Amino acid sequence: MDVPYSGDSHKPFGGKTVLLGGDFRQILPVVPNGGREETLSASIVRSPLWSHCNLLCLHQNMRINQDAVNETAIFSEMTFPQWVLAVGNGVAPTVSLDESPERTWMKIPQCLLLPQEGESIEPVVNFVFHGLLEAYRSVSFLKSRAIVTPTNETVSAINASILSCIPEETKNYYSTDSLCAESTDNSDLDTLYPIEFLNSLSFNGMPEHELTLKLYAPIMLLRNIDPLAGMCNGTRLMVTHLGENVIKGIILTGTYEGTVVAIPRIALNFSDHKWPFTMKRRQFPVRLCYAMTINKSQGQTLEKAGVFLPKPVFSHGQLYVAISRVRSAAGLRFLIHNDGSLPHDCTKNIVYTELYSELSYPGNFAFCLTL
Ligand SMILES: Nc1ncnc2c1ncn2[C@@H]1O[C@H](COP(=O)(O)OP(=O)(O)OP(=O)(O)O)[C@@H](O)[C@H]1O
Repeated sequence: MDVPYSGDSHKPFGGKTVLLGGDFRQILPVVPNGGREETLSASIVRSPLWSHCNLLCLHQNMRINQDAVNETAIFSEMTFPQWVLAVGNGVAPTVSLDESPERTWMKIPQCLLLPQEGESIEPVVNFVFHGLLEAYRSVSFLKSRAIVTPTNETVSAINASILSCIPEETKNYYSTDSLCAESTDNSDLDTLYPIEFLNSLSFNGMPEHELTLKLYAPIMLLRNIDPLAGMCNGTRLMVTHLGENVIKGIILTGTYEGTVVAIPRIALNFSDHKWPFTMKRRQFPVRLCYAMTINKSQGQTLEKAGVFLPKPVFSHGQLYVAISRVRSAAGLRFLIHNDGSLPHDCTKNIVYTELYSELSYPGNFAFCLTL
């Protein structure tokens, strides 16, 4: 579009109309180590492009089962779809539980709660994966369910626990880790950070050093490997072959559902402000996904979702994303393990409502950049 004197070259996107889509109730762009202000500043609402946008509001929730719209109220006179929206808009009734002036705690409807059994994760595993031992090889069983939880640490523990119940042979894949040549001007780094130390590191979005898999386990891709073949970051597959140099899996959802694809080991670079180096890890870019983080569940549609909250959510939109993965209240249950004397039917809902005050409508949009 950069044609001199066309009159449009100075405009954003060269004057082309661009259609974008999003939902401000969901998780905002993740700013590493960023607080509320930094996260809000990274939103498109604060971009200079925003003043060029025309908003086209989307009003109908297509995921929700239309029967659920007419179901009886589950809580405070609200039906399930109304409650999901109230949580997303930050207007669901709150309760005061701690010293904080912000009223972020809310009660979860009784009918969505699983009974708490000490520190055990069994109630949520039994709800989501009921009948696992008979159905663990079934694509339709695996594609329609998952446990969602705020942190990667909890995800790993749940995945390891469920995998240990699967009656198939275990296969371990170990990554090859090294320091990137460009980041090792200082020759002491090799001595300071030996391979064993690199092996122990885990960064967001990085496959684990020790990847333990079994046949028929559900896995999620952590990188865009071949988007044209449906192999994108977040694609879920069921393992069908565990070779020495290649893993094969059948794609569980989307346009390429049912296609068998091969996943190679790839070298990925990682850096963090905590460490004075960039690290290279060669590993299969996958992780188990019986459980996934709430952030990773964004975009997934599930028939059954178990929301496990050993600690409350910590960022805008996480609770809304967790509860809006399902088609009806029957597919959603919570297991809450709060600290100390806090009740197990309450959790935090974090919504940066100031973002909504910059919009005329808080919900789903298509942003039409008309110039
Ligand atoms: N036009 C449609 N007709 C019928 N069902 C639809 C339609 N569009 C979407 N759906 C249903 O809604 C589900 C969610 O759709 P989709 O994943 O495209 O939404 P989304 O906006 O990306 O959701 P989210 O951002 O919450 O993940 C789909 O799995 C599908 O079942």
